[in-house]
Amino acid sequence: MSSTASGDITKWHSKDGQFHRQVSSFRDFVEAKPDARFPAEANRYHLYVSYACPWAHRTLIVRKLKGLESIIGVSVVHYLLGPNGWEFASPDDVPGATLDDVNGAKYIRELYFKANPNYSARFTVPVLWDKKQHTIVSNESSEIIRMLNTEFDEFVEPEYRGITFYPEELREKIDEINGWIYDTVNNGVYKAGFASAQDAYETNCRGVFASLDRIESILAENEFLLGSRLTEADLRLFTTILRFDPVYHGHFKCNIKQISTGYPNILRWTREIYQLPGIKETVNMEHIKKHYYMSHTQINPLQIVPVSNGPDLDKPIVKPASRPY
Ligand SMILES: N[C@@H](CCC(=O)N[C@@H](CS)C(=O)NCC(=O)O)C(=O)O
Repeated sequence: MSSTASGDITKWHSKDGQFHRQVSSFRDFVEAKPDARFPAEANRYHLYVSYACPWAHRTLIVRKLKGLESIIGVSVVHYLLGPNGWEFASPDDVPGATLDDVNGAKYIRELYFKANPNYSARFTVPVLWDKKQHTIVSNESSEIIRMLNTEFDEFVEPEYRGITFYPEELREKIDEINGWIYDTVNNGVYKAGFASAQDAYETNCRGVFASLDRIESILAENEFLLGSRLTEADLRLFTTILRFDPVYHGHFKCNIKQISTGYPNILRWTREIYQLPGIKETVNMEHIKKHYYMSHTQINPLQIVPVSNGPDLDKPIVKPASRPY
């Protein structure tokens, strides 16, 4: 078994103590074209996710907001990332988790080997699975959410048709903001938390807060990152911010400030997204906290899980009268 097959996070950093996230391997696209290699169809594709994972969480949110629940099924892994990687579990044993009713797999890794017997990289979620060709379409969340955003419109209820989180006129701006937010926030918290050298940790931790400060000033002027319209950029950032106070502040030592006390505009924005219909059903804070604090035993060997779930996101949103939005 290759070393990459284990959940050993210590194998992820290089000599300088920097964490490097691997590039996803399956990069195909479902398309709304009958002659495509992966044509859009109802009940043909299946999502494998973890409630804990911020990348997988994006796909759950877009599936929900696009009304795709009866068109694309979901299986949810156990919150614990063990030596064999992500594992399925009965909801009786682990509330929120599921068994794999599509492939009958015990571990996510089995799907990767079914798709490619020579696969030798990490076994990550999310996975978009094609039930007809018995293979993985994509294991890259940023691309899966683009497919869900547009390619299944023929099958959704009329009220969801045409809803887009990546509108033509904002694409350039979305791509630009996604770029620095990915590097310094979404992945930045991991680079701080998984750093194995003081310098690497400090640089990345400071980078996270420089970007949070920048986001705070954007959200002081705008309802959402790119103005009055909720876009993919907000959804991608939301899953990281939601985990910030309960997990990244402590577990990943991103502790210069907290969202709840240090970033009022980011907090207001988080509440606004959390309170959109359907979003809170995609949030499982038990899975989130237990995953990080119990899986990364290099960081937290006693696996004690802190009590706080972060700020109360159900609280009414206060939009100051002086704000332009
Ligand atoms: N680029 C991928 C990253 C996915 C990813 O790293 N997922 C993590 C969970 S948060 C994972 O499954 N890790 C398992 C492992 O590396 O063994 C995406 O955005 O889809």
